[in-house]
Amino acid sequence: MTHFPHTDSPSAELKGIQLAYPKGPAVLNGLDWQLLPGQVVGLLGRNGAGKTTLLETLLGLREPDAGRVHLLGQDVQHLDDATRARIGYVPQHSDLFEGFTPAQLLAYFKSFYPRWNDAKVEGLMSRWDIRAEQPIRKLSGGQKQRLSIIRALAHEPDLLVLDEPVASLDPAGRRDFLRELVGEVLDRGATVVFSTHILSDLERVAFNVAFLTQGRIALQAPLDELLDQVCAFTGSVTEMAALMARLNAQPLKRTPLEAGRERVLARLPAGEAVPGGVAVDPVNLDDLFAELT
Ligand SMILES: Nc1ncnc2c1ncn2[C@@H]1O[C@H](COP(=O)(O)OP(=O)(O)OP(=O)(O)O)[C@@H](O)[C@H]1O
Repeated sequence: MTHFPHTDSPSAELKGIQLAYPKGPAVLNGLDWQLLPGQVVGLLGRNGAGKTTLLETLLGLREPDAGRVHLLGQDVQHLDDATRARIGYVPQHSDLFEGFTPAQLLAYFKSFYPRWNDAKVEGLMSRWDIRAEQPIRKLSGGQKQRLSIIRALAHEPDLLVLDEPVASLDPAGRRDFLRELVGEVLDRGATVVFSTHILSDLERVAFNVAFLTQGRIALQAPLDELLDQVCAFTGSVTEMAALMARLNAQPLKRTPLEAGRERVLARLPAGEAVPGGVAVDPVNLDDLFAELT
C-alpha cells in the first residue's frame, strides 16, 4: 500500500471539544483529534460512547459547548462553498428520498457539486446491483446503504465521514466497500473516517484505529503498529513501574489484581522487544477494544 507523507496540514482538527446534551453528562470531554490526508481511520467505541455525536460535531452539525473544529483549514462554522463541496458524509440513518429513483437522487445531488465522477457512479451501481429506475423505497436496507455510499463517493470528497456505513451490508458488500475506501485514499490521498463495530473488517486493511472512551480519543495509531507494540504485562505494582520505566513503555490501562499485583496494557516504543524472562501476553484487536473502550 502506498503511504502518503503525513506532513500535510490536517484534514480535520478538533481541539478541546466539550459537549453535553441538556441535563446529561459530558459526552465529549476535552477531546483533541487530528485526521491527516491519506489516512483511513476506523473510529471504535462502545454503544453510547459518543461516536455519532463526535462525527456530527466534526462536521459542524452540532455545536460543542467549548472547543474548536477546523476542516480543510477552515473553521467548521464558516466553511465556504468550495470547501463544503470537498466534504462527504454518510449518516447512520439513511437520508435518501424514498420517492425518488436512484437515478433521480444522483442527478439531484450532482447539481450541487463542481466535481462528479459519472464513471465511478455507473461502475458502483452495476457492481453493487442497484437498479437506477426503481423507487428507493423498494430497495433493501443494504441497497439503500450502498446507494448512500455511492452518493458520498461520487463527488470525490477530500474528507469523507461515514457513521456505521457497513451496519447493514453483507460480508461481500463490506469487502467491496472497504476496497472502495482504500481506493479513495490510494488514488487521491483523501481522508476517510468511519465508525464501526465490526472489528474483523479493520484487520483486513492497514487502517488507523481510534478508540473513543470517556469523551476522548484514548489512542489512535495504525492497527498493525498497535498489534506489534501493545502487550499485557502482569506483576507486582513495583515490578510493573520498574518495567515500564526500563522499557520506556506507555501504560494504556492498569487493572488491579489480588495481592498487590496488576495487569498493565502498555505500548512499547517502535522496534523495542520484550526482554527474555518477562511474562507477557500478546493482544489482538478484540482485547484492545475490550480494554480501551
Ligand atoms: N439528541 C440527543 N439528546 C440527548 N442525548 C443524546 C442525544 N443523542 C445522543 N445522546 C446520548 O449521548 C450519548 C452518546 O450517543 P451517540 O449516539 O453519540 O453514541 P454512539 O457511540 O454513536 O452509540 P452507538 O454505537 O449506539 O450508535 C448516549 O448516552 C446517548 O444517549
